[in-house]
Amino acid sequence: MPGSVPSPGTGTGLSSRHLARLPTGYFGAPAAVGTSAPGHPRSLATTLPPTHWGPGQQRPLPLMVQTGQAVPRQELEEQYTVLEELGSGTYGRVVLTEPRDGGSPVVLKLMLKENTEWRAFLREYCIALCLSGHAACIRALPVAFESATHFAFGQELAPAGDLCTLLTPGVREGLAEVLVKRCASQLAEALDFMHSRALVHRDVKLDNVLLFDRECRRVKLGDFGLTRLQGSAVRAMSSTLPYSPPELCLLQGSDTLELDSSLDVWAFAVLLFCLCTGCFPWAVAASPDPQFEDFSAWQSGAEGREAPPSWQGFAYGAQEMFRRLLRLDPDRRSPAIEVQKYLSLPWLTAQDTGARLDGGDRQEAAAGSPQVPITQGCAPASGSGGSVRDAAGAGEQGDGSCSSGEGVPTPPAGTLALCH
Ligand SMILES: Nc1ncnc2c1ncn2[C@@H]1O[C@H](COP(=O)(O)OP(=O)(O)OP(=O)(O)O)[C@@H](O)[C@H]1O
Repeated sequence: MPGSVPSPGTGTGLSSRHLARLPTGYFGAPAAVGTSAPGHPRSLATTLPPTHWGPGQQRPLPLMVQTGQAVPRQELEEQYTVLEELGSGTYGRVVLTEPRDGGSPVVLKLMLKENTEWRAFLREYCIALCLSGHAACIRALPVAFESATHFAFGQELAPAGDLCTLLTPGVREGLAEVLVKRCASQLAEALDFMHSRALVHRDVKLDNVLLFDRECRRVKLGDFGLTRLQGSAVRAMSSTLPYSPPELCLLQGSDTLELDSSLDVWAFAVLLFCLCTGCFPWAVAASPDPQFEDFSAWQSGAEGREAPPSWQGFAYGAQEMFRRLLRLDPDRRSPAIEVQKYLSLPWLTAQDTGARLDGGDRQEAAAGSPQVPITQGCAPASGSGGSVRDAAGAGEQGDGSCSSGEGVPTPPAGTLALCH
């Protein structure tokens, strides 16, 4: 296959032997890697000086060095026909392609070199390869290359798009409970897998959950571009604002936070709320956002206190689940996998479920709801909810795997930059 990372025996290849050298408990079980055409492609080791890693950068992990040496230089159009653009994001595009020399279609994540450092590309690719062993993590393929303008790596195709495509922008209506629970169960497993290997995804959101069918029987977590080791120092990012926990929203300027899996748990709960209601629970988890202030008062208040309006459509068990996942104190937040305990309980009240079936009434009832509707591109409607502060600063530092300010563009100040 064109651009395949070469297999063992070529002297330059990424192999399961290389992957197996990773300490277990770091990235987890080695991913299975396929074979490729003999003699192809040429090794970057012969073309890249050691300075390719950039001045002052920390020593890369052995897996990244070995993988980097096996990434060939080639042009997209020479090897692939682009069939369709599947999505685009901060760093580039995701396209469905067909290898010109035959073979099955391949999804390529193309990352613009002007926005992406070599090291950031390799880190995302290596993490994706290592997580590929889990059924609920999108599978990376042993296909990667560098062109004049892009870095690229291959992924399996998620034929039904992402979770955003199941929600209608501006319509305050969520998915049927059974679909939400299917997503919840599979995503909880994916997060549990990552967290047990000390990895924090950091970008859990509707756009990053990929679908293999529109009934959500098979969904997978994707986009490991922001994934870092637990304990890394990270700054707030405005691009993840609606999903960011209060401890991250509170950071000022160049303040950093020690990365913990509880950050993903908060984002996961926000995502589940979105799926259930078609709305974000708040625009930002900080004062003076009124929905967040109501929620905080409920969280901090006595047991049995009435839920704020946005939370009243949930049955008691689901309210309890959300309160445990959305503890204001990150140390008291439940692990993601705890969601599984609530799957057998009803999540939505009978009234809410009924409205979901007959559609229109719920729209009217919800019109006066204080929730923050989702707009095109799965962002919260700007201007809804409380004032939105730009949690500027997208770098990270001291995490043992990256250096500050590395290849992470900052969205424009003051925006909720979730739209693609
Ligand atoms: N394997 C895939 N199969 C089908 N569609 C995909 C696949 N991977 C990504 N996409 C689509 O492309 C979009 C962007 O992908 P991805 O999140 O990996 O890019 P990104 O540049 O990192 O985005 P972001 O800026 O949101 O972090 C996804 O939201 C999804 O719609």
